Amino acid sequence: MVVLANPALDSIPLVGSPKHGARFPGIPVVDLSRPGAGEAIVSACEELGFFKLVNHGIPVELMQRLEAEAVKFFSLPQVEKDKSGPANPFGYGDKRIGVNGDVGWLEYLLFVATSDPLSCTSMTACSFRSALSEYLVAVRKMASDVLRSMAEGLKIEPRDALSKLAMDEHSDGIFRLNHYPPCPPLQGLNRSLTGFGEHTDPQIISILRSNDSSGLQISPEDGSWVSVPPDQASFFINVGDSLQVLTNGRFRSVRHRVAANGVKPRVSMIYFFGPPPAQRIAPLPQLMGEGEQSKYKEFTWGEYKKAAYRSRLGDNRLVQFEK
Ligand SMILES: C=C1C[C@]23C[C@@]1(O)CC[C@H]2[C@@]12CC[C@H](O)[C@@](C)(C(=O)O1)[C@H]2[C@@H]3C(=O)O
Ligand SMILES: O=C(O)CCC(=O)C(=O)O
Ligand SMILES: [Fe+2]
Repeated sequence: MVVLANPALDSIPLVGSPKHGARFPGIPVVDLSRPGAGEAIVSACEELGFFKLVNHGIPVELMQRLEAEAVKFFSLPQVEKDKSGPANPFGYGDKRIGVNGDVGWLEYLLFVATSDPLSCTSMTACSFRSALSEYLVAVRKMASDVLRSMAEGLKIEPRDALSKLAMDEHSDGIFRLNHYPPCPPLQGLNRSLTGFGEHTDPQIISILRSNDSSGLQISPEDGSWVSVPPDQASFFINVGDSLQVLTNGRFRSVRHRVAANGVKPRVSMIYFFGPPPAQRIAPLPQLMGEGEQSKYKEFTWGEYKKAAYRSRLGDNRLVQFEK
């Protein structure tokens, strides 16, 4: 815990400037419209667990429309926003992340991505509803293309082996809108407030879009951090814990975090693609070499999620499921 001049910031940890070795070659960029996309996705997921997706077919206007609706919501008076909270886990949250004591310099809306996403909030605006539902439909279709392309790159059949886990009618999709206000200056400290503390995402993949404000950092290897230059027309995709297990550790579930920005507000929207609760999460047999053993104990997504929601944000959640 850090003691700062402003008591409101008292319990929010600080992050140092990212440092990484000279060897870091940059964030991989995958062009979804090109024939080699599958191989490029596979090598990015093996090396980093993270890549930027371009030529994805989703118009930037659709992203900007939802961003504008989110900004409208986050600009409401605090009493209005509080009517949609506290996040439990769904709804409006302010600085508290999850229920186990994590905090960050952000406010957010978290909801179920299927059925009626806004039912856990007090929001009635038609413009929000329609921007959100169009965005979710478009990202779902794109995620399905990415997962099919990934299966192609992995040379596994059937080609929907991965996409069907994320696209089933019972799949556990979550959507999150994060707003990081510009953070107050930290009196000569060469550090920033933590926007969202370091963690891995528990699901299969997460698809993130942000405005042109920096802050997202990923960890290419233990202890090193690199900044991800923002790009509001592209998506950033990360491998989650479940995909690491489905590939028996071949893909990396990437650790990432957000440092609060001192100048510009950051608005991000993330679709987390989880499988159905009863789905067994185990390495795909098509990916196992002869005599290869699973590195993980047997579990279902429901069991993993329950354990994840009892953990702190920065915990290594997979370690208790390793053999
Ligand atoms: C501290 C927590 C917040 C989180 C649930 C958890 O107990 C541990 C995992 C966290 C995380 C990280 C990725 C996503 O943002 C998220 C929605 C998820 O599925 O797992 C959050 C959870 C949350 O904010 O409720
Ligand atoms: O807001 C961001 O850019 C990333 C947030 C994140 O990693 C998360 O919500 O899980
Ligand atoms: Fe995350």
